[in-house]
Amino acid sequence: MEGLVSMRATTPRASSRTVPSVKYGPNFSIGRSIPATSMDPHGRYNSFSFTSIRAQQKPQQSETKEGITPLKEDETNALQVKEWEVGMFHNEVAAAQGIRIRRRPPSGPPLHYVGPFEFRLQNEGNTPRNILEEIVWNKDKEVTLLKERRPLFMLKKALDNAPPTRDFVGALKAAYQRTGLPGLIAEVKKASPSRGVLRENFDPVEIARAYEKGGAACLSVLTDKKYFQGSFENLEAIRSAGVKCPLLCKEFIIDAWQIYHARVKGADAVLLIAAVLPDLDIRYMTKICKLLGLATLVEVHDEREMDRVLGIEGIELIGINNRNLETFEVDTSITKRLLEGERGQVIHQKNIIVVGESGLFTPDDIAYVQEAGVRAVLVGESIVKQSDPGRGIAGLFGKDISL
Ligand SMILES: O=P(O)(O)OC[C@@H](O)[C@@H](O)c1c[nH]c2ccccc12
Repeated sequence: MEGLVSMRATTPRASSRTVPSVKYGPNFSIGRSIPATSMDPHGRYNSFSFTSIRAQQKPQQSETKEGITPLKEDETNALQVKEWEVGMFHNEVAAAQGIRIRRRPPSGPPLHYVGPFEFRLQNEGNTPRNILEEIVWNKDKEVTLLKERRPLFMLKKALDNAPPTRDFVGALKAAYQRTGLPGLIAEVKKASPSRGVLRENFDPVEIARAYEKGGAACLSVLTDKKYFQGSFENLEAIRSAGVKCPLLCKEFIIDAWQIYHARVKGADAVLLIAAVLPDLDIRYMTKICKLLGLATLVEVHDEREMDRVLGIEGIELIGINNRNLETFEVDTSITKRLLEGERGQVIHQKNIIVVGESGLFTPDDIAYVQEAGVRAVLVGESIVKQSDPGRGIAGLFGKDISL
């Protein structure tokens, strides 16, 4: 058993010197030949972070008015080699940045042998430690299957016919200017792991229309099925029902493929969660979003995550989630804490819009986070539970904000 375990542990390192024979295409795209993201079968970064490094090292060259200019093939290869020589493991990189959420062990729990029998042991390494980790591991499986069914090249083809995106950040700014209150991102949310089912009689399009009528600047649509009873069908239905508010695709993004998918399904913005994604991923994914015309809402929950995100160029929107996604604890004073002092100044200088997220129920809650410095809020439960969610918005703000 000893021998087996140590063999498993050393195999990936031994192969980390091997340069893959995979050819990457010359444009700024991902996952032509290997899956776009995060890990090879040994849990090591593959094309994903390689491309991140490429994006990071050549910003002056890669960004133009039109978008991202292709790198030459030989540069591509040189950087590819470099990354594979570094041979970092996702979980190691993440842990070095204080990220506690680990990625799913590559092929399910490791095998153990007892005599002639083979079985899988539940242990720290192969059991999710909290709900967020469980969601992420599940998402990993889900995305692997979806990608097989609809590989990136197909999504890219579908993009040729996609209508242009709507200006998510612009809509929030305009709402703030119009009302003097934080712009509202109203969430179309049927259920959550912490609160259970929020609304039995759930018609996503009807709710979206009511939100729009009630003065929401943007909408957030949960697309995770298993834990939030959401769906991409909901996103598509709202988009094609003529709702004008820009749409945030509320997903657990761990793979750049999901960003293309969200765009094809009608999203105008996506969520990136700093508790899940290392800096390189956030950098890289933000670039992809820019390329696709999507806004990025980068979500943080503590000082360390905020500082990491403030160190990344080009971030326009930061969400402060008052809910800890590992424990479900909600505390609105987190928004205040993270905006105090120097951090608040940096945010101001960079003209970043901060979104106060979760646990907001009353006009006092809105005033409290506005006072703390947010210019937008993301609200689900308190408004989706109302029989008329549009009227729920007036209740939340203490006045009609639709005029
Ligand atoms: O229903 P609430 O407490 O108003 O929260 C909305 C939104 O902030 C919450 O749904 C949320 C914030 N960040 C997330 C990340 C994943 C899933 C859900 C979320």
